[in-house]
Amino acid sequence: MLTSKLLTLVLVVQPGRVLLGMKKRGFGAGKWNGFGGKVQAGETIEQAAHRELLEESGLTVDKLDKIGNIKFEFIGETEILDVHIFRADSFHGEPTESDEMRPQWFDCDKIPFSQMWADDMLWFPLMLQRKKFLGYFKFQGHDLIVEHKLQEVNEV
Ligand SMILES: Nc1nc(NC2CC2)cc(N2CCN(C3COC3)CC2)n1
Repeated sequence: MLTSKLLTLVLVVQPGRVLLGMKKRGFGAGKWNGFGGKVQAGETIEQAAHRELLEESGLTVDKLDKIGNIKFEFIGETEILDVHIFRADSFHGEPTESDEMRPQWFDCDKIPFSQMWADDMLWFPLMLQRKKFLGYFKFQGHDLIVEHKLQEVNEV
C-alpha cells in the first residue's frame, strides 16, 4: 500500500530570471531547486508553501499561483511524494542564505538542469510559459526516470 507525503515547491520568477536555491542538507542536497518542504498538521498546503519560502529564502510573497502537482514514485519504496508547485512573480525582502538553502538568480536560458532533479527539465518549460500541469514520475533510484506522464491542465 502506497502512502503519500505532501510537499511544497515555490519558484520565484521575474522577467528573464528564476530564483533557485542550492540545497545544503537532507533530501536533494547538492541540487538546485525551488523552495519548499513538508506540510505540517494544521496548515494548508499554501500556508506551508509561504512558510517554507520564508524559512529557506527570507522572502515573503503577496500571492502564490498554484501551477502544478506532480506525484513521484520510487521503485521499491512505499511512499509517494505529492509535490504541490507554486509560482510567485513578485516578492518582498532580499534572498538570504539559510541553513537549508543558498539562493541564486539564474537566467531562464541558463538553468542548471544538470545539477537539478531529472524531472525539472521536463516541466520547467511549462512553468516558465505560465502553463499549468499535472505529472507523474516513476524513478529507479534518484537519477533514472523509468516512466512519466505530464499533461497541461486548465486547473491544478
Ligand atoms: N524539482 C523537484 N523534483 C523532484 N523530483 C523527485 C525527487 C525525484 C522533487 C522535488 N521536491 C521534493 C523534495 N522537496 C524537498 C524540500 O523538502 C523536501 C522539494 C521538492 N522537486
